Amino acid sequence: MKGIFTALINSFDEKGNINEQGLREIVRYNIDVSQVDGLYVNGSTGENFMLSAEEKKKVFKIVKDEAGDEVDLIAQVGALNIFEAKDLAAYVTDLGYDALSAVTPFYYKFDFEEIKDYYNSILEDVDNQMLIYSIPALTGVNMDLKQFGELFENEKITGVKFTAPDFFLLERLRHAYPEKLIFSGFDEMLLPASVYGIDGAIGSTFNVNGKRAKGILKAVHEGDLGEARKLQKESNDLITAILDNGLYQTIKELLKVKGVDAGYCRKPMKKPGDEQIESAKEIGRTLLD
Ligand SMILES: CC(=O)N[C@H](C=O)[C@@H](O)[C@H](O)[C@H](O)CO
Ligand SMILES: CC(=O)C(=O)O
Repeated sequence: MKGIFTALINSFDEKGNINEQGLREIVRYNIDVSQVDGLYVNGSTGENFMLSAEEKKKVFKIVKDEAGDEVDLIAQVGALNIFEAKDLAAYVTDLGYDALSAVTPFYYKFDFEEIKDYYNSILEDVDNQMLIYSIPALTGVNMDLKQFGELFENEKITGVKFTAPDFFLLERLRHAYPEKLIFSGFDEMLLPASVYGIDGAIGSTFNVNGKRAKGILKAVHEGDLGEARKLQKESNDLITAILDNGLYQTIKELLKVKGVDAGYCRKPMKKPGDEQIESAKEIGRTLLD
């Protein structure tokens, strides 16, 4: 498993219900047009933490049904309800997902022993591999090199989705665990992460910018830093504009311009206003290829 994985956006109708046809179109766009290497399903970008367990299953099923075996599929199953996380892990494994991922448990200030027990419990009854989903900015959970090492002692934990602007730790992890998979998580820092020898990247903006992201990885592998910097600069012009205009709403509006029924976000996320939609269209005209 390697390369560019889209953190899949979800599609809801105006009432907030999952829009199955829209979700299928998002999957197709990523596979057919962006030609990404894989999809990361029900992550932050999929608005996972606002879904019921039944809705998460529905999303997992639709995406697998649409994508089949065309690309690698990673299922984010992390949940504070450990029974739910275990049930989802079993469910997606039966569906044929290539890997699990689980966000570090958040909200309560779990200590490291508790975090370790969470991962080992999710994995105890399931025959699948797991990528730890580390995103300290959203969870408040920071782990050091030694703690990652302790988690990696479980052989089913084959890697990490590393969403932190900490290149010191990234380099130490890469050096210490050459056999583990490291996926970087900040799209705007893909180039520097690539230089440290990541296996790939998982990100929200790849829903619309997958091709450039693939180009950055390729250029770095070929040692063409000039090309990599050009593509990262173009990507960051786009990412800056997306972040300024509202991350998920803008990605959805950009997909709509491409003919994909990406729908709306679920409350409490806002519906985009007219001005926001106009700016998204302008971003599409000027910063997307
Ligand atoms: C919090 C969040 O959504 N993180 C994503 C993945 O980890 C990234 O893809 C960012 O959305 C992206 O880099 C924009 O900052
Ligand atoms: C953004 C991201 O990586 C996620 O959807 O979890």
